Amino acid sequence: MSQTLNVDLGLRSYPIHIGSGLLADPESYRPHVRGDRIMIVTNETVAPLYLDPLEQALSDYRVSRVVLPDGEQYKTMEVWNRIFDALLQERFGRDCTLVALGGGVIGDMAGFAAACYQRGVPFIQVPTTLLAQVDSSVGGKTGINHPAGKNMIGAFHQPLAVIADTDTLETLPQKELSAGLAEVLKYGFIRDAAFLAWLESHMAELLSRDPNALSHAIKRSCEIKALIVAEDELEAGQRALLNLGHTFGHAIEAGAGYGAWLHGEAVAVGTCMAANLSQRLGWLEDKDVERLRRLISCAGLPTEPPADLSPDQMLELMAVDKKVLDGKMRFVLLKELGEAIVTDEVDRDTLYATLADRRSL
Ligand SMILES: NC(=O)c1ccc[n+]([C@@H]2O[C@H](COP(=O)([O-])OP(=O)(O)OC[C@H]3O[C@@H](n4cnc5c(N)ncnc54)[C@H](O)[C@@H]3O)[C@@H](O)[C@H]2O)c1
Ligand SMILES: O=C(O)C(=O)C[C@@H](O)[C@H](O)[C@H](O)COP(=O)(O)O
Ligand SMILES: [Zn+2]
Repeated sequence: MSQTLNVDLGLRSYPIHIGSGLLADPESYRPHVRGDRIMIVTNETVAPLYLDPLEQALSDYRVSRVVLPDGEQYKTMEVWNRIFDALLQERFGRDCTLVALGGGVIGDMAGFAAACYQRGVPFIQVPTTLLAQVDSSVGGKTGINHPAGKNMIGAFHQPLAVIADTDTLETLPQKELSAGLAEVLKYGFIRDAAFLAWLESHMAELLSRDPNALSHAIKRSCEIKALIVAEDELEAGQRALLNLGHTFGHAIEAGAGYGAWLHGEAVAVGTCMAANLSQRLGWLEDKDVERLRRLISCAGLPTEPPADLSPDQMLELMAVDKKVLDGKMRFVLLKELGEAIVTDEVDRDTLYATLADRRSL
């Protein structure tokens, strides 16, 4: 059983196919592939698991592959450049399709390579982590990290299609499943109190990978993301809500050294910090913050920032956030659980108090 959603972006609209058995099915790709050459971009962990069935499914085309090292610490200009080395070495022209096979790191790097190669070629996302299936494969944000900040170099480049095979989640380490749940919870916190309540009552099923529970969580997450992206593709306004927890989270990832924290873990802590700040501003009640923290913790995620990152270090790292406008930081905060806003009205003392509060409560 599979289901299809649509990301409505006029001529650049595309489907998100979600279901079991999609990765190895040639019909998943046939309507979307452009040209007769395909470059699969994947990594050393995912390749032994899923490269063979994908290549089988694409056997009508001339398929090449580039296998990158695995980890956030490799989401760099140097490693990204290897995609171009492979494309050029094999004389790829513009009549080709890139296929990103893996989690968000591969999706972001392959998508950004597709945005740049010969000024832009098409690509397909085949996300294999929960996080990538609910978030990174949808919406066209692509890019790489810089030592000074996360995703600092990138482009908006929408895929031709997203093929999310839920069977791939069976091989995902438990920590990575939890990391994906951080972004799933995000959708509830920013837009959908009913979904949040559903997540609260189905957390055990999600953690034990019940296929029905996972399918529902992926579908609802993609529906919310697709709506927000269709409203504001280039993040001129409402799309920034998808950044809940990310101003703090990205600072943690960069400050601790890329790869030390999973993106989803850093976002989980960042979300607790955003809730802490929302409470200090008088928006969230204590019980809301406690509920948010309990949900994050029940998903197997951390709630406290690293002890060795001082408030001043965090502030410095947060100053390069992409939401900074006219030199002012902007935050995604919670008015209530299920409703987020973007604001620049946060005074330094209140922010500092949140950064200094190690419990994030
Ligand atoms: N573009 C966006 O909108 C967006 C949204 C959210 C996150 N991101 C980015 O995505 C990245 C995080 O993505 P992620 O959490 O998928 O991390 P990841 O890509 O590092 O994948 C997590 C780990 O799981 C492994 N893996 C992948 N699929 C597997 C499978 N089916 N079975 C076993 N192992 C598997 C990977 O090799 C890796 O070790 C970050 O760089 C983040 O900035 C981007
Ligand atoms: O799609 C978006 O928009 C998001 O913000 C989704 C985030 O989960 C994701 O981590 C994104 O890469 C962060 O974007 P950035 O612009 O802050 O780098
Ligand atoms: Zn994210």
